[in-house]
Amino acid sequence: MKNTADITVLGAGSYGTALAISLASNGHRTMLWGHEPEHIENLKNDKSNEAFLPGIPLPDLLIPEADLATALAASNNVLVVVPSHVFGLVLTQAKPLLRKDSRIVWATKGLEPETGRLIQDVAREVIGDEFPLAVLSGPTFAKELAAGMPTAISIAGTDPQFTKDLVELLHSPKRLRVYANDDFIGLQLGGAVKNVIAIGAGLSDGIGFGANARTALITRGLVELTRLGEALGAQGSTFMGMAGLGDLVLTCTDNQSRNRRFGLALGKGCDVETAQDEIGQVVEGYRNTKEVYTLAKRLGVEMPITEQVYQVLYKGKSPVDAAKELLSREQKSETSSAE
Ligand SMILES: NC(=O)C1=CN([C@@H]2O[C@H](COP(=O)(O)OP(=O)(O)OC[C@H]3O[C@@H](n4cnc5c(N)ncnc54)[C@H](OP(=O)(O)O)[C@@H]3O)[C@@H](O)[C@H]2O)C=CC1
Ligand SMILES: O=C(CO)COP(=O)(O)O
Repeated sequence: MKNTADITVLGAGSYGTALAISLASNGHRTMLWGHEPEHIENLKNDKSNEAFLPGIPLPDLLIPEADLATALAASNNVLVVVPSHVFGLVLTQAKPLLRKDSRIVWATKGLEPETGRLIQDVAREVIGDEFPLAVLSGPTFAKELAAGMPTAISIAGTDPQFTKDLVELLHSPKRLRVYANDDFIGLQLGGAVKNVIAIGAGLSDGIGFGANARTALITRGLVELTRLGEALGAQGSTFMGMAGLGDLVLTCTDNQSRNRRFGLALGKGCDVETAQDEIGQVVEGYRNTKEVYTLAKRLGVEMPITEQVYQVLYKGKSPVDAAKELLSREQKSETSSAE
C-alpha cells in the first residue's frame, strides 16, 4: 500500500502540484514526483509547495517523491506536467522505468522545440506506440485549481478506457468539470497556440492599447488557431471549446497568465531576459512562438499575429511596429478562409 498510488504526477511545479492536489482531494492516492530532491523534501516538511503555490495545503493523500523509479512503479497512470522543452527528456528518463501497463497523459502545453511537432509525436518517438496516450487542455490557472475554485477542462486520447478512467479520477462535482473530447490533435494544438496569442494580447496592453485591440487579437487569434488546426487534421469546432476559445480568453485577459505578463512587460519596453526572470516560472509562449511559426510556415498556413509576435521576440522588431504592420494589412473579408 505504502508505495502504490492511483496516479503518479511527474513535475512538481505549479500545475503538476495543482493537479495532484485536485486528484488527492478527490480521494485518490497521488504520487507527485519532482526532479529536485531538496524541493521534494520541502514539500514533505511544509505540507505545501511554498515555491510555486504558497499557502495552499497538500492533502494527506498527496505523496511527494524524489525517486523516479518509485514514482513510476507506484501506478500505471502517469500524468506528465513538465514544460514542453523538457517533455522528451523526462519521458526518456521514464521509459526504462515504465510498467508494462503504464498509460501516459500530459498537461504540458506546447510543441517540440525547434521542430514544432506535437507532443504526441515526441511521446510516440520516445516510448513507441503501445502505451495509451491522452492530453488534458483548457482554461485552468494552477492557483485557482489548487485552491478548489470551480474549473473546467477537456481531455482526449488514443484509448477510450484510459480517457474514461481519467475523467473518473479528475472529475469532481465540487471543483473540476472534465469534458471528454475526441480531438486529440486539436486539444494539443490549442494549448500551444494560445500561449503565443496571450503574449500578443500582453504586448498590445503593454503598449497602451485597449479592450478593442485585445478582443480583436483574441478573435483573430482563434481564426489563426483554427486554420492551423484544420491543416493538421484537427476539428475546427474543438477550438470553440475549452482548449481554444476558453484558454484564449483566460490567458489573454487575466494577469495570472505568465504569457500575458511576459507580453505586457515587453510592450512596456522590458527586454526578453528580464521579463522572463521577473516571472520566474515557465513562459511556454516564448519558445512556442518559434515552434508555431515554424509549423505554420512548413504547412503554408497564414498566421499574421503569430508572425508579428515572432518578429518581436526573435527579430528585434518593436511592439509598436509589429502592431502597425498588423493594422496596415490589406483589407479582407472576415470570413475568408485565406489570411
Ligand atoms: N501553471 C498553470 O496554470 C498551467 C500550466 N500548464 C502547463 O503545464 C506545464 C508545466 O507548467 P507549470 O507547472 O506551470 O510550470 P512551472 O514553471 O510552475 O514548473 C515547472 C516544473 O517543471 C520542473 N522541471 C523543469 N525541468 C525539469 C526536468 N528536466 N525534469 C523534471 N522536472 C523539470 C521545474 O523544476 P525546477 O523548478 O527545478 O526547474 C518545475 O518544478 C507547461 O507546459 C504549462 O503550459 C497548463 C495549464 C495551466
Ligand atoms: O495554460 C494556462 C492556463 O490555462 C496557464 O497560462 P500561462 O502559462 O500563460 O500562465
